[in-house]
Amino acid sequence: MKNLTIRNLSKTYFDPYAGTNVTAVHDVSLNVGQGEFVCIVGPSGCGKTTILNMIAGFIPHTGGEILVGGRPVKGPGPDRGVVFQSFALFPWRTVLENVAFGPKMRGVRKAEREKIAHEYLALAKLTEAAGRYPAELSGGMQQRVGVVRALANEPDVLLMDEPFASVDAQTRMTLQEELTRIWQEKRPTVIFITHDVAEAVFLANRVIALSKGRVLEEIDVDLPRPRSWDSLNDDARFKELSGRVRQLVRSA
Ligand SMILES: Nc1ncnc2c1ncn2[C@@H]1O[C@H](COP(=O)(O)OP(=O)(O)OP(=O)(O)O)[C@@H](O)[C@H]1O
Repeated sequence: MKNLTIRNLSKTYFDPYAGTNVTAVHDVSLNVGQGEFVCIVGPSGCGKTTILNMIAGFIPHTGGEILVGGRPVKGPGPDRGVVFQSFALFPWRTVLENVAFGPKMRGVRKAEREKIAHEYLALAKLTEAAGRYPAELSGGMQQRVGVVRALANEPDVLLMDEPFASVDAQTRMTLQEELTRIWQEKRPTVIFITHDVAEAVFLANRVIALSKGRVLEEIDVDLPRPRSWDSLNDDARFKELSGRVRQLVRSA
């Protein structure tokens, strides 16, 4: 796992309908240390997905630089794993094969990659589902597979774009608790995008509040871990931090 450095990042799109340029990201700088969990939060259209897609190397940036472990990002690569809102699993592969896919692409031999996949599936309490196909799983389970599939590839940075947005509220809370537990165990470097303030504060070590493509403020989240909704729901510090972030986002 390596650190991520973003310096003066910007992105301008050409809007063919208006015939003008739209600056979606302005001069964003960010340092994410190895093993940190950073959430980027902000209202719809503030540039969250654009930032994530540039870090992933899916779209080029128009200004500034992105470095992973000191190396500039020039396109997608296995050093960055991505988890999307839509689960994007391979429907024709079993859960085990989905999770073993990354190691397979890295040339890891079958017995070894299946061992890795079983370890990650156990971490996400998915051992029983190893032989099933994605269509045979609930949405929450599919998203759990998506998360461990990305982790099994052991990326330097794990990029998550509203991964829990399409599951019901109860499942979402369970997934959030599980993600914090898995993160504590494996300590990947995570950039997690969301517009849900409580989710951001619950998960992160640091929350970046974004508005109109600019960083408004960075808020350190000093809540103890492990985190659970039962203990944080009525926690004064959780409420205080969420209130602060909510205020920033609303003023955005
Ligand atoms: N391919 C594109 N072409 C032109 N403009 C775009 C393109 N993609 C995004 N934009 C514009 O860039 C801005 C930021 O969009 P982006 O999707 O990054 O925001 P977001 O914060 O992720 O929003 P949401 O939470 O709704 O997904 C918006 O004004 C959007 O309309």
